[in-house]
Amino acid sequence: MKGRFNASSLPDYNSEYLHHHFSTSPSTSADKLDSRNFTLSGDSKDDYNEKNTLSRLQSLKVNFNQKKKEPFIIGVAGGSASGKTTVCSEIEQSLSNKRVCVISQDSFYRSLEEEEKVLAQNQSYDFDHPGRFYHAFDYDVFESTLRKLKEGDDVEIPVYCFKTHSRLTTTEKIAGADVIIVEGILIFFTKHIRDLMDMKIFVDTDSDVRLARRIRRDIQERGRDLDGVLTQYEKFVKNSFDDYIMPTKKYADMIIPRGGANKVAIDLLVEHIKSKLISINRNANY
Ligand SMILES: Nc1ncnc2c1ncn2[C@@H]1O[C@H](COP(=O)(O)OP(=O)(O)O)[C@@H](O)[C@H]1O
Ligand SMILES: Nc1ccn([C@@H]2O[C@H](COP(=O)(O)O)[C@@H](O)[C@H]2O)c(=O)n1
Repeated sequence: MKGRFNASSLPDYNSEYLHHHFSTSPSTSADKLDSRNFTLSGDSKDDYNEKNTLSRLQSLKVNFNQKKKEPFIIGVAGGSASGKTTVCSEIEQSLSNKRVCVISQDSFYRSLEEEEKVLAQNQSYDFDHPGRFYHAFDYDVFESTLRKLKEGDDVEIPVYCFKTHSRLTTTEKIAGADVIIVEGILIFFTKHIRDLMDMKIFVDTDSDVRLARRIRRDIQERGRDLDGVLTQYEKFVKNSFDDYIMPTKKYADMIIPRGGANKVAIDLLVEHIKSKLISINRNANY
């Protein structure tokens, strides 16, 4: 039987498997190839020589060794203005490694249509509901981006503007990270998104503190006024926290009370992440 023998036609064996099964005994190599109905491209079963086989297997082994490493994905959830972004940048700085990047679920808010923008300006658009009925978030792009990152692929992250409720035309490229930190209010809500994460953290900050921080931030940075922030909070933000965000706390592996101010919790968390990275052999620069 003739066929093409390449890495993609093999099951996902690692290089140790190839080394163990193919590099010690040429006769074993032939048996293994034969038993899985593989022959080398262009060679008949009778005339392929063992030397040639071994050298091809050797290069196959190199290809397997170069297979892209899956990054370690850490999810950071919590209410709006709980300190998720602050916690993420603390972790990022503590790992002091260029190959750590942070992405926010906020980047995956959809650009609103003109009539939806009018609703948003009147605090009548719900940005906090997880359901697809409101489809404030572009869940499909969010999920496919996480899946690509998980596979070690490069991605383009949208850049979102809270003042205009729309995406900018520019995107931000993320390439080759060892650790990806994903933060957002609803990142633990959907099981198949949650399951992409290797570690889940919930930032648990008192609701008064969150509201005070949100008022200050939204006025200073997101182009809002006091009355608008309070109305939106009362109509949507508080309900969503109680009904959809707080219930996802149970999925967290670790809870950080008070957010970025909690240096003890962040130090413990960073030590834990470092030991995890060492145990899964991503210790190169730690
Ligand atoms: N420990 C803190 N003390 C004072 N202000 C804080 C603290 N942590 C965060 N903030 C401020 O609160 C706002 C929300 O924090 P952020 O980390 O962006 O929260 P989130 O990402 O959960 O919305 C920001 O303006 C930030 O500067
Ligand atoms: N155009 C938008 C989009 C979102 N929001 C609010 O942002 C909050 C989530 O962001 P955090 O950084 O605070 O986690 C969410 O509660 C939305 O209400 C908005 O106001 N306008």
